[in-house]
Amino acid sequence: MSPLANHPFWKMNGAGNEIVVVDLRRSSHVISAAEARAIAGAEGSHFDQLMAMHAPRTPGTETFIRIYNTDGSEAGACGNGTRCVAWVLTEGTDRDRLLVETKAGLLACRRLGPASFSVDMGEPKFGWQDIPLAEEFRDTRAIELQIGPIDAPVLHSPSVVSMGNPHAVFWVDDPYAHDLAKIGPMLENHPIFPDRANISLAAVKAPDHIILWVWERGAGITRACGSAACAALVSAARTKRTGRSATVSLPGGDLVVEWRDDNHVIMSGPTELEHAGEFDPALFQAAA
Ligand SMILES: N[C@H](CCC[C@H](N)C(=O)O)C(=O)O
Repeated sequence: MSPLANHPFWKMNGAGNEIVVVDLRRSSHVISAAEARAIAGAEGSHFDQLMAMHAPRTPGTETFIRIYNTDGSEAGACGNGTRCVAWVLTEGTDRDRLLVETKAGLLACRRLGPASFSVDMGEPKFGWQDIPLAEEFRDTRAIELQIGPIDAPVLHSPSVVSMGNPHAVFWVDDPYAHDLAKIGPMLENHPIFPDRANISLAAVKAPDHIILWVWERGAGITRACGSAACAALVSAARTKRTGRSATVSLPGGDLVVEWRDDNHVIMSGPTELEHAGEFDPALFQAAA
């Protein structure tokens, strides 16, 4: 019988980003891609990201988190999911600070209110090998998505950055004027991104306000993506489109992102517990 059979989970969301949190700190089980897909496919435990809390690897941290996308692939970062983990670990306690670890590094979390948290998402990386890109952009139009006339690509010249995971941010007048369900997978799998990428459409409305719509690597369109919000703010500030802090409005809600002078990116936003449940053992019969 799978150790996940009847295992409790929390179904949450962070600004609408669908998150399932599982506590495996007392277990040696590592969720497989097939198990993650089975959980994502089940009613009541659908997620954009599954956050599996494992025993800590680094002194001073609370947990090592494995992050799974809907397709079973693993991600280095998930801002909205990290806030949900912080809720699980601090709810009912008087603690308001904690340190967690993901494949991309250590993340300091702070409780700002009953269901509001900030996460220090660390430092952005801009080097092409760090994102990674297949090769350095030789000209700024290295990525063009050609759907319309040959001399008028619908999207081109994204900002690219790693927030612990790869992001490309395309600047547009109105994100919702584009067919993201069609162009998202084409760009996610563009050969310039050897590890694929999270694809954002961003509109700068004011020096402190960005509208963002995200096609997530391995998960598709989501109602919010915290690391993409960080990627958008950092890219906007770097190209003088905004200042160093902004509200990022996504379909599921607002996140506030600040790129501090010490180069760390702080993302703040809500968490919501939808329900607690237990995994149906039948889910794992084929997926073991
Ligand atoms: N929703 C997450 C990001 C998931 C990124 C994932 N799709 C990847 O493969 O990098 C967030 O709030 O940051």
